[in-house]
Amino acid sequence: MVQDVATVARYTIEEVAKHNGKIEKTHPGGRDMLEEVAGKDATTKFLDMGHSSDAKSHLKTLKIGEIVENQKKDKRKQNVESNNKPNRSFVSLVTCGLVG
Ligand code: HEM
Repeated sequence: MVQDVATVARYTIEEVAKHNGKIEKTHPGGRDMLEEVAGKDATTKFLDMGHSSDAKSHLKTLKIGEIVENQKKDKRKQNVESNNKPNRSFVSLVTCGLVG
């Protein structure tokens, strides 16, 4: 894990890839959906699915960090922080793999 100046925990894709185990948690969209992306950057899939604000709030509680900037593939900036901080890329999907 790499700490940057903003003290946000940053994970490389290689670190995320170590957490590709089976998910023990429940998910309204099905466990398979999460297992498919465990150990990967799931940002695009999460965003494309059009999750509700409830889902985004829940995600906020699971977030442990972000993927290092130059390894982010999805350039969309999706704010899931309640305080509307600008420029916080939505990469929290690594949490799905890391908590599993
Ligand atoms: C930690 C990350 C995730 C959280 C917290 C989460 C949470 C949720 C929640 C709360 C719902 C219920 C519907 C809603 O409120 O939007 C849902 C539905 C769903 N999610 Fe996720 N989700 C996550 C990741 C993903 C990913 C990565 C995928 C796709 C690969 C996915 C696919 C789906 C699908 C297909 C549904 C069902 C939609 C429907 O039946 O209308 N989710 N998710």
